[in-house]
Amino acid sequence: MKIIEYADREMMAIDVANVLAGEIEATLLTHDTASLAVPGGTTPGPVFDGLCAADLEWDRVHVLPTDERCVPEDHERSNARLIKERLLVNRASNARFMPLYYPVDDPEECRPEIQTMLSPELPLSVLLLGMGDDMHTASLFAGMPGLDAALGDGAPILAVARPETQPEARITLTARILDGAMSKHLLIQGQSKRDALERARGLPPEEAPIAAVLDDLTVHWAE
Ligand SMILES: O=C(O)[C@H](O)[C@@H](O)[C@H](O)[C@H](O)COP(=O)(O)O
Repeated sequence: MKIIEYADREMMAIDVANVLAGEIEATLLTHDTASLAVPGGTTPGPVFDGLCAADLEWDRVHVLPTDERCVPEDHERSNARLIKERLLVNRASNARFMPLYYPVDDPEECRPEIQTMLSPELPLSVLLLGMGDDMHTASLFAGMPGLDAALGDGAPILAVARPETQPEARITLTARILDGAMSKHLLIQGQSKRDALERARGLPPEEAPIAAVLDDLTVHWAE
């Protein structure tokens, strides 16, 4: 794991957008398409604002969430909504979006179909993760039902998550998919998340899910 510290959050957003754009461009030199998985939440927006303007062959880029809240796409908590509003605009509007969730009663209903759609995108070309103060990443939360299966080497591509701390069910890429990405980045800001990351380095993934993806991870951090 490598940690890059930035003077401020604005500099971090600009630099991370450039790094991701460079890695996508490099992927497209040797592959027909590139897959980019990005988090939801409140941190990545400024990175999306920079990345969406990158001069790339976006029509060859497939963008997906690392996880999705099981809410309609027009809901304020939808990651698809965030990604479409902040990333898939400007030049990046030509990218293909790959949703993890369709509005069905039980997210398990759409999981097989979405896994089939995602399979050709693996391994992920470029992954950007977020992390909570509780050391969760994507929607892999310590203590959630089914976490062990979602952390396992034999895990499916997707898992339905029902974390007690969250207001809605989630669909998440599993640890093996996240960890298997060709390039892995974590975007965190604030001292509490920096402290949480240090704690996670000494804990098993069952207690700190971010620990499942620390190998070869580049951490981008600003106060
Ligand atoms: O759907 C989500 O919420 C994200 O994928 C999640 O894993 C997020 O990255 C962390 O919860 C950090 O969220 P903040 O950036 O809001 O702190």
